[in-house]
Amino acid sequence: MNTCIKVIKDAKKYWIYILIGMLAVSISTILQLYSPWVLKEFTELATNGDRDIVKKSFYMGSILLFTYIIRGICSFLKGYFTHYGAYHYVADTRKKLYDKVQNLSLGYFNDKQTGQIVSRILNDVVNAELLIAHVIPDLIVNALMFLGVAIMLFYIDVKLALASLISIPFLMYANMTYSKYVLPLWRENQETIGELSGSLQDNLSGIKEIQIFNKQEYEAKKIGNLAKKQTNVFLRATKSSEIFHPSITFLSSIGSVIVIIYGGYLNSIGEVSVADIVGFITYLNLFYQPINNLSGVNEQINNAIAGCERVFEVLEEQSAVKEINNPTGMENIKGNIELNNISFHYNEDIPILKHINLTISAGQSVAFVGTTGVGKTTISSLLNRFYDPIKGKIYIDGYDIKEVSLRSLRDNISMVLQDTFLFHGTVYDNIAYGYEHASKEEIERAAKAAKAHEFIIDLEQGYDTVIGERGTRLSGGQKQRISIARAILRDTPILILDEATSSLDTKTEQEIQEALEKLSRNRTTIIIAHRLSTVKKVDKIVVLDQCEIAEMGTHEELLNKNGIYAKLYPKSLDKMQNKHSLCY
Ligand SMILES: Nc1ncnc2c1ncn2[C@@H]1O[C@H](COP(=O)(O)OP(=O)(O)OP(=O)(O)O)[C@@H](O)[C@H]1O
Repeated sequence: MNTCIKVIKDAKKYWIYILIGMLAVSISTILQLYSPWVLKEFTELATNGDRDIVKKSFYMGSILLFTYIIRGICSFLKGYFTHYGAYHYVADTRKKLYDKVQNLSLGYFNDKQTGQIVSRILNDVVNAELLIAHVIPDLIVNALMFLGVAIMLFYIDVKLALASLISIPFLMYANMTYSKYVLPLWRENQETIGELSGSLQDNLSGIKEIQIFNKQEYEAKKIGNLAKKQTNVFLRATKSSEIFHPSITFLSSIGSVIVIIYGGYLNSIGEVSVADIVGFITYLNLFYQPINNLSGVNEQINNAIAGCERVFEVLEEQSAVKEINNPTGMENIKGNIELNNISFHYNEDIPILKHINLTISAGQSVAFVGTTGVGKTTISSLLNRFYDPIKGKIYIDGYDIKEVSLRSLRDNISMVLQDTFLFHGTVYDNIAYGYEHASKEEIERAAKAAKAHEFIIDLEQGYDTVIGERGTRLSGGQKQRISIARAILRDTPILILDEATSSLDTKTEQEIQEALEKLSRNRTTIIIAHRLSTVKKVDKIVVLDQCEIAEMGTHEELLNKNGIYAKLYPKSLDKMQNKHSLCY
């Protein structure tokens, strides 16, 4: 029930459309009560041999026609306006969900499949439409019908009306039992659909790996099992429904049987007329209809609630990285960075960084080096507040980064990552991503500085070439050069290069290296690199080991020290893969 109220409150903007729909459905339901009454009156005229039957039946028929016309109009109003409100609400909620998801900290995505999240935004949200455009109007129709018909039954004959109520408690009980038993089954059904969608999304993203490793058979079996699991859950839920519905029909027919037998008796002793019995039986069909429908509505409500709950679960998710109320903006940033006693872990029992203290002056270039998995990229993630440190504080130009808006923090930092993601769009669009107002000249200048211009003009339509989803039409090195051009264009005081030249051949790497050196001259640059030859010229090299800063200094100082760096350096020249380092 809470979920229904939440949806209704949330759809406030569309209440007017929903209300028009509800009003229409109410009028239509009340008018529906007129038809049995006409039948009863007509039977009375016929059985009494009324002389005015022609005039009176014309009058009743005209009113009946009028009610049918109004009911038709109401049906349109109900159908159109409830759907109008519901689908607009669905669109708004999809946007709200997407917006929520894209602002959650990266930690949220660690244990979620993309497909599961997509399924919530695409499928689960549709349940709000089910609730607004179907379940709520159905509830109103059924409640009004039940009440209206009950009044008419008691008006026609109290004894018959009481007799027809005998099966009501049994029907109610059956409905309650049903909803208690079936709700979890429908929830499970929604979950398995999400699971299936998640695996499909995963597999389609990794289709290349599936083919490389010849895992088609294995993956097809996995998807087949999930599909079967969903079918089984669905069938279990359906089986309960199919047992339930005939039982409900049986219980409601018992009421009709009682009325027929008892009505016949009352007629024989002159207590009710034939017209009353005809009217009564016609109304009686309408009377059990809402109770029978209740189970259908129940089923819909269960489905709708299960889906909407999954939507609110995401909407109410608390991001691990939160902005404070009224955060300040960072202005005129020079690029001084201070890591003050930083400790961090992803999982409590595996520490990644412990008590890191480091100061980087504006304009300095600093390289983080160390074995694979030692925590170099993690430091850059902390600077961007993709995660927050467990302990300690990070300052940029004296601003505690937890106290500034995420937008202004990220506006001051550019990143070139190991794994470059390009969006579906032109080369222009992709370079200007993050700096939409750039002119074509600025974009081309950035591309030239990133040594990307030459290959771009060789593309079919140069800068206007559409590069496909994930930039599949470009090589790894080309993608990385576009990513470097993006960073050059943004011109932020802080630049993070995380394995930025890893996909480039040695010659291009040398050329880009020069461009990057030029680029880093006026800004604080943090470089994360395995190939230590690329960090020889930086102002400071920070060697991470066992979760801590093990060594720090220039290339020469560290070589002379003959410590970890001195050991790593020749290995990196040989392009040897480093080993994983854990610290317990
Ligand atoms: N999102 C995450 N959830 C859990 N553990 C993670 C996550 N990201 C990284 N880790 C773990 O944290 C450790 C540090 O990872 P990080 O990416 O910072 O290392 P790195 O030094 O940059 O490695 P590489 O040189 O291979 O890029 C690794 O053991 C890694 O497995």
